[in-house]
Amino acid sequence: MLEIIGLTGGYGDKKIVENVSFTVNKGSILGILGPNGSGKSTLMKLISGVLPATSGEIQIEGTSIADFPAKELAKKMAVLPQLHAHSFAHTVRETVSLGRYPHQVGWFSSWSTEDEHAVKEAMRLMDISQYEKTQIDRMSGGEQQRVFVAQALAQDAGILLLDEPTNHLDINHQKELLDTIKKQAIEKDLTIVSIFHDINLASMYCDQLLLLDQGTIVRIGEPHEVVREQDIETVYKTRVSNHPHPELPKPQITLLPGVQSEIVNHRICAKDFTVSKDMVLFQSPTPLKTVSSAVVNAGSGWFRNFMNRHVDAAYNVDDSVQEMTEFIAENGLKTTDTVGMMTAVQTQDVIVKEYEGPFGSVIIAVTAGVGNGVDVSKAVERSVQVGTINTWIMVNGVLSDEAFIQAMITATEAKTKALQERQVKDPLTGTIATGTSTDSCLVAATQQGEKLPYAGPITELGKLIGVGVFECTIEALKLYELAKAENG
Ligand SMILES: Nc1ncnc2c1ncn2[C@@H]1O[C@H](COP(=O)(O)OP(=O)(O)OP(=O)(O)O)[C@@H](O)[C@H]1O
Repeated sequence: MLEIIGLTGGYGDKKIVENVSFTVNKGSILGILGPNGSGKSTLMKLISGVLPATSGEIQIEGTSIADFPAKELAKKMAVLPQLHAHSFAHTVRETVSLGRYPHQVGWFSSWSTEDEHAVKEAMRLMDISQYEKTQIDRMSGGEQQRVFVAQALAQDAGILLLDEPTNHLDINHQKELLDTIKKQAIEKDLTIVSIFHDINLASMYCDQLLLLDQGTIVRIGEPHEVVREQDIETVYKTRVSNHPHPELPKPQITLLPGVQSEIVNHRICAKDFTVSKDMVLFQSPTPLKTVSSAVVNAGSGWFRNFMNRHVDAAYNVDDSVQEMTEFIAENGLKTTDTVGMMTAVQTQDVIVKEYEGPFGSVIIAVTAGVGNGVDVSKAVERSVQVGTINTWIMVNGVLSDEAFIQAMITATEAKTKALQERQVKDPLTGTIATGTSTDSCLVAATQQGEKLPYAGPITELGKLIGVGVFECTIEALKLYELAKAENG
């Protein structure tokens, strides 16, 4: 365990780090974040003892580092400095071997099998064994960085102090290096303190983060307690947006640029929809922020093209995502820029309507086929068949994340109400259907114009969605009933 108690220090009379205290347990990583010049490297120098502290104390397992002779301290604490003062005429092996100096005994020390093993293992972990005999001045910045990390690992110390270990590394080597360090921390019970410039990497790999500004701690805690929009914006003096990592409970941030390429203001309109027997297609001149349960490009993203494709009622392919992706490409659209849905309903029976509100307008597009109506409140064994209600809500306005979700809820409630109104039944239960087994919903917004933080049923936006989806679904159901009556 490493304990820093009220550490203060700097250069000459210049106080850089002031009253910093924290504890790092064995097997865990503490990441130090902060803008340029905030005192991160100075704090590291104070912890390693390279720079004497004005006041405060550094303890390893309860013993002050001042009580350890230099060589004993080097066995306990290895340092990866930001600038490497090593002789660049050394080979990789020689450089990594320098990490073993605290373990050498006597003047004519001999190289032990333990030393040999530690050097070989460190080179293996950093994936540099193949460069063993290469002189490091002939290596790239990233390869050199891995050599210096290997040197710190070869030291076999319980505490590792790393100053920007991912400096110069490409994304794969950043991941490899941090995976290795994390694994070492867990398997060898290491205590690791590391400076990071990349807030997202720090959030992913560190157990604790410390945000430093002008030499003092702004915040310390688990990543979710430190990677917060407000604090990051204040300390780094830049606009950021916080979002969840797709796989881990570790918050991530995205920079919001101060300068953007000029965005042409564009209002989307119902008349810009093209409808044929093959599809309903809407192509927006600017990308729309979209949330959907489509077949292709479901989830959230920014897209320009929106396709609701007609498929035969007997459509049945193993990989519908792949097949639909190919269909989009065959129709000359970029698959990375297109959201694609399917329906067995005649696409010419789509209802597209525009609704004006005080903030802007909403375009609703609905295709409805309810041969497989489902009463969601009844659990019945059933097979999946085509027969779908596809609902699109396209908004001229700026929707918040909440508004996207609320728009989906409001639209679903309005759709269910329309099914009730038309007395659409679940053929298996005989009760009123609430939807079909394959319904899709899409909410897209220009993100231009008025800010719309909410889309619940009593908001201006929610009212239009509620009335619009209800009306369009009713009309689409009438057309479906008519087509069914005509075709038998
Ligand atoms: N050797 C030195 N002598 C005097 N002042 C120094 C010295 N090294 C750093 N400083 C000053 O201390 C302050 C903090 O520097 P430090 O290197 O600790 O910041 P940092 O947070 O690591 O910055 P960066 O992100 O740019 O690496 C800076 O204002 C810097 O000018």
